[in-house]
Amino acid sequence: MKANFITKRLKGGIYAMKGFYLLLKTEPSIQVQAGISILMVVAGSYFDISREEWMLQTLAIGLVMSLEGANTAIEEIADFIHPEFHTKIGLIKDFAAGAVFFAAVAAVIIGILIYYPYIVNINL
Ligand SMILES: Nc1ncnc2c1ncn2[C@@H]1O[C@H](COP(=O)(O)OP(=O)(O)OP(=O)(O)O)[C@@H](O)[C@H]1O
Repeated sequence: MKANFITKRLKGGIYAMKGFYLLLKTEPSIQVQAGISILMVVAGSYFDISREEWMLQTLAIGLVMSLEGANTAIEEIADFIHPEFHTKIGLIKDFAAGAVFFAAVAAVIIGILIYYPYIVNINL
């Protein structure tokens, strides 16, 4: 019983890793977000941002990437259950994309709050 529980959780982890790999390999929107995330990590190292700033930046990256992944999954479901044009499918996809946009706006604000003081200091 206990071994069965652990095996199931381990399998779940493997499927999640597979999804993570497939998203990065096949989805242009995820690849773009991953590229931006790498640039942010480079910027963080360059400006030597604080521990708290790393935490916020990591949280923002994780939030945007995970919502982008969920948005991709919703688009796939929508296309699978109704491949033809339908206003409801359009609305569902727009809602899912809107959810990513909320997180992206928050991430941009966090980015400005973190990097603005460093960039201003460079120019002084
Ligand atoms: N089946 C559909 N019916 C109605 N509107 C749709 C449909 N598919 C897409 N749309 C509209 O187009 C927008 C973009 O759709 P979607 O995110 O699926 O991108 P795409 O144009 O299919 O390209 P990609 O698959 O590369 O993301 C949606 O937010 C929605 O407004």
